[in-house]
Amino acid sequence: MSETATAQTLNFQAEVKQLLHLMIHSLYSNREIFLRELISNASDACDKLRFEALDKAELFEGDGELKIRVDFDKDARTVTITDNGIGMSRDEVVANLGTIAKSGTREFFGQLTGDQQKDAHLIGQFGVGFYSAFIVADKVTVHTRRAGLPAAEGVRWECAMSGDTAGEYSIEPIERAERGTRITLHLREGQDDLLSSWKLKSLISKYSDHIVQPIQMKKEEWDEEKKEQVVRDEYETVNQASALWARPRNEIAEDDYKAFYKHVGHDYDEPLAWTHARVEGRQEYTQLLYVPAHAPFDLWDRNARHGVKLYVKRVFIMDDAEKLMPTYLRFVRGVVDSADLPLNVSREILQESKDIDAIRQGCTKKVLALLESLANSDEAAEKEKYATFWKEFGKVLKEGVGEDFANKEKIAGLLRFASTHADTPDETVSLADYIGRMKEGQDKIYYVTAETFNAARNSPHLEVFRKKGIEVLLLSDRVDEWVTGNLTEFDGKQLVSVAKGGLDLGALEDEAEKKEAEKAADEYKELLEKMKASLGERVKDVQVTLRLTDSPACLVADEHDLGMNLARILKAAGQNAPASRPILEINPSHPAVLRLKGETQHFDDWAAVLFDQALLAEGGTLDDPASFVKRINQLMLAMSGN
Ligand SMILES: Nc1ncnc2c1ncn2[C@@H]1O[C@H](COP(=O)(O)OP(=O)(O)OP(=O)(O)O)[C@@H](O)[C@H]1O
Repeated sequence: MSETATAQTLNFQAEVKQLLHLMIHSLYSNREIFLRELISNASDACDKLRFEALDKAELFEGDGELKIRVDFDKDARTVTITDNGIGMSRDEVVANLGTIAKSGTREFFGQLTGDQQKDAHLIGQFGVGFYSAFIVADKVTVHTRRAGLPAAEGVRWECAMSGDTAGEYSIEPIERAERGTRITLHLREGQDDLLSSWKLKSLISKYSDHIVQPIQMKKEEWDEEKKEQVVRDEYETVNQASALWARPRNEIAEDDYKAFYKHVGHDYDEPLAWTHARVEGRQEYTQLLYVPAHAPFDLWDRNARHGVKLYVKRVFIMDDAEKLMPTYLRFVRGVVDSADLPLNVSREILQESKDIDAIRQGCTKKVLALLESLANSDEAAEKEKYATFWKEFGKVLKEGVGEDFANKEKIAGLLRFASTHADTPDETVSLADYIGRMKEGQDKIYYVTAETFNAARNSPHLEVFRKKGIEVLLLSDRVDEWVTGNLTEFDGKQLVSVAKGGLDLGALEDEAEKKEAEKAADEYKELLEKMKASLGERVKDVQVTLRLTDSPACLVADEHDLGMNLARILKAAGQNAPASRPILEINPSHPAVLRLKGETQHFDDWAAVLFDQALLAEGGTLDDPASFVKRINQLMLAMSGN
């Protein structure tokens, strides 16, 4: 007999056990969500069937009326959710109900703290799903058959908890005439309030009203003779059962939008904001797009699923339609429903489709406009939302500066930075704020990039800017190098790194300073040449600078060379960055530099130490730290006269 023809007991993947345990404990206070999650899965299963049946009508097996039913049995103490959707084969049952295939699973478990409230929030982010059944049930039985397979290929899956733990589940073949899935929850002690039409109906209208398929329950009527409510054999639809996005906006309550988001976004929390519009013209489509309130676990996984579902005339076509949103807006969730695309549109067609390009552009504009409206709002609550958005998704949005040429200026307007104005790591300064605070005579936007916020804030390159009270943006995300590489101008003002050679403060420098610089360059000519010879290959040049006030020296990149921070990032990423040597700039009024003028015996050591400390100060690492330490020690001893 084949392995699949008999009953088997299988072990859960370790993560499933952990998740089950956690879910029961952390989400108990919100136990009602189990129904929303199971109905949501049933609805997805119906959508999948409708789509697969587009070119394989026989999958309907003569029953094209997709629906979800919720029943309860007071005597058996069970609640049952049944759908006639796509169903699952044996292998699918094992893969879907015995493991967690999601990306980011390991990170998720690593972040758990044991604090129930925090963990509940995390589970919400991770996705609650099928396993939430165990919040209210101590035994769950699933009967399912995949559409198109013979009745003999039905599957029965069952898992019972002993105490709070479940280690294994059983799976066996069954004869099942109906396609689709039935999930039976054997309720835990104390959950009997769920065995009521009224209770279940109220949960459905609270959480699942927007589900497209009809959700049906048996009718309950007043029996005059018995003087009580009795359940009839006839079913009635208890939800609105219409596509929410297709309804006029003024007929949709805020709570409907939120409930729909939880379904479409697979999120446990509420969305941050949304935009809903019907677009007419060359392309006709409806979009309902949401910005989540927190980043999903797989935000940094570029292959992660994308959140926008594509429908054509209310028929679900596909999840994760990555072509509908640019990568830098991959956090957006929602629905696009096209009136023009053919129903048999495939991923391949989508790749090429001009219509899809137009829809993507339209959706991108809408999302950017939504973000702009939050960012520019006068209302504190909206502004707060934008701050939350930026904290969660700012790094992703930054990718757009280089990715979306057409919307570059718009995206740039949405960026927020830390700066020397507040000198804190909070990213709150927009480029427009910066420009509004520019000094008289200032025509450039200055920034510094470094590996960490502190390295940026304490960078010696900032000294002259601090002295003159000129604001500098402090950039310490890796993606900032990408931003500044692609954004050279905003609102007609050039963006300039303060760590590049040939710093020209233009009108911000006064005549006296310019003269002083020329004089110093003359005076130090000999020293500069001597240092250059001593440092050899390590530097491109040695120059006098007036940008330093406290530090003796700093390193800068030549105007057209790669910035030092970017060079380090590329090196760390294993990329072959073009080798460019830095320029060592020295502060002519610093005592260490003045001392060097008269130095003969230890000149090479002094020069090397100046170079190395300049490298350290801007976040670089030394090639040969041991020699640096040795030199410092020697110089200290020499100074103390030993
Ligand atoms: N009623 C159902 N009919 C068919 N397949 C189902 C059904 N319920 C669950 N599944 C399958 O089991 C998988 C796992 O479900 P689960 O609810 O745990 O996660 P999910 O829906 O993929 O994501 P999320 O955790 O965000 O809800 C689903 O992706 C689906 O393939």
